[in-house]
Amino acid sequence: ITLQILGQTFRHPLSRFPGPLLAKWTVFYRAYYDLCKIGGWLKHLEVLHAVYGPIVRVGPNELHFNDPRAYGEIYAPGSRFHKDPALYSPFGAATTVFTTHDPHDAAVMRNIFATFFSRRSVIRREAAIRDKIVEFISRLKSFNLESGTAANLDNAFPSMALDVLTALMFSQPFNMLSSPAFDHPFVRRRKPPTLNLWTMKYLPSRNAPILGALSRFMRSMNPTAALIMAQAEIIKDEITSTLNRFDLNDVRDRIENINEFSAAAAPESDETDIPFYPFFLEKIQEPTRKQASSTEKTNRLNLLNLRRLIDEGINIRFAGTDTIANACLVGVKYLLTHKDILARLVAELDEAWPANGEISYEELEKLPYLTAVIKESLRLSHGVVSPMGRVVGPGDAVIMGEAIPAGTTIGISATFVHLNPELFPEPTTFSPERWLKSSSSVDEKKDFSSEVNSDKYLVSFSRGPRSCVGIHLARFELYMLFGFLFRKLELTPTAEQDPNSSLYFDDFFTPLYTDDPLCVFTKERVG
Ligand code: HEM
Repeated sequence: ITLQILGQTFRHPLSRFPGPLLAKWTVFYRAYYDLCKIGGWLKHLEVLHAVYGPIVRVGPNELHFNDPRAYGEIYAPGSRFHKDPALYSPFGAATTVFTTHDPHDAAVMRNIFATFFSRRSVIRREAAIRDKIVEFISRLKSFNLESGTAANLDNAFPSMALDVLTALMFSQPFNMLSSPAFDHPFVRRRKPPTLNLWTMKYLPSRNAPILGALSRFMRSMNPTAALIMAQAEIIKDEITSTLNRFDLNDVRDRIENINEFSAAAAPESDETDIPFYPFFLEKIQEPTRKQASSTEKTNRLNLLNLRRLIDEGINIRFAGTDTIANACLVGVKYLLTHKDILARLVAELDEAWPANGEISYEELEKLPYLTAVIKESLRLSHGVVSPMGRVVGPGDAVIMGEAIPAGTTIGISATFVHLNPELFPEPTTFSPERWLKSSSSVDEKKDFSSEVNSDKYLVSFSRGPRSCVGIHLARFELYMLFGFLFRKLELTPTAEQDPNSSLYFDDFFTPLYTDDPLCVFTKERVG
């Protein structure tokens, strides 16, 4: 659309990109799919790309790409694009590690997370994580043919993931595993409610005086928001009690040795029983004790308010639970319908893991077929399916050879990478073999094929400066879970499974819905 005033021609800088007329004018084009079609934006993006090509103008100031090569450019290492505040505002305080769009704040907080959830730190906490996985397996054993009760894995996996995460974050876990049928409301997988989280994206800010009251009322009507608030209350109590139990001076002494980047091997210390929250508080305050500019001190102290700490907890809770549970559910569903793949996995585990013996995470990581199964589960569960909007800047950028003006929001959903048939032939087929070096299913003549095995296009954890900071914990849990589950137990689904028809995602960040929950009877293979 071109505007002519006094002989001057004004053209919107994105006017050359194709897209539906309404989308060029208003964000409510997208709101219709988010809210009225209940998360239908992801499906609609496929239609838009089929009609308009690889780059579509999906909002007044927003472009969506569907070419996998754009992924590496948008979420590039060292990129200075920042997170789109409109997308992340429903997730609470603007200063948490997940929601902040300020690159400096993000770097400060990610550094703290990266230390606590580093590979080394996670391995040092192996016992705590393993205990939860063992508890999970032992709970599953009671769901057998003799008892006549099947375990609902749709809810069991988030129960396990939430307990692992909260065991590390607080002085005690949420104890979801003690719910008799894994049916605690916090973990129950449910179809998207009519009023979903995206409602908040289109509501006024909580801080606007009059409109804020309307916003709060709308939130109180939202069942998802009510569950989030219930968890926020527990997190608040946990933060307070955890902090009361820990003397930050003592925490400081004990964590001095766990800097991931310290050259010397860390001596044994009792730092592994320090939960995340005291660690986080101690680290956030560090520069206020050391020499730091007064602005930096003030900024750090602003990060300490309770509301913000609670939002931090809520965001980690969702980031570190549903993602893991989705990967487990997708992987296990497919394994139970592909007997040949399951047999190969079980054979590998049996050979590596002697009956009555133990196996470490580092040994499990070296198993090629288990690794391939995990990668394939991550690919088909996608991580985050919503296009994670990034705002171009400072300065213009070039993406896929196209000049994109500063201030434009750009993104590509991981599904457009993971389901690309050139990268992953027969993309909806669960095939761990595609990740094995000798795989014949990778067509060497295709453009991307040589890169497939290098993980470049496995983007479940995203890429670049805002990629997942929980990746080491996630990998640890997935190796342990898949290892323990299939070494220790035999699972028999109560009904025939057809993952392709019963699993579906919609644009709600990390959603996975199933028409029929996966219910299994278990039988012990080895003790
Ligand atoms: C299979 C498991 C997981 C997957 C697939 C996954 C995926 C992702 C993805 C795609 C992002 C980028 C989100 C965005 O840009 O908006 C992300 C960010 C994040 N993840 Fe994970 N995640 C997993 C597990 C975890 C765990 C266990 C934790 C716990 C610590 C965690 C904590 C976070 C945090 C705090 C962020 C925000 C980082 C930032 O914005 O700078 N994730 N994750």
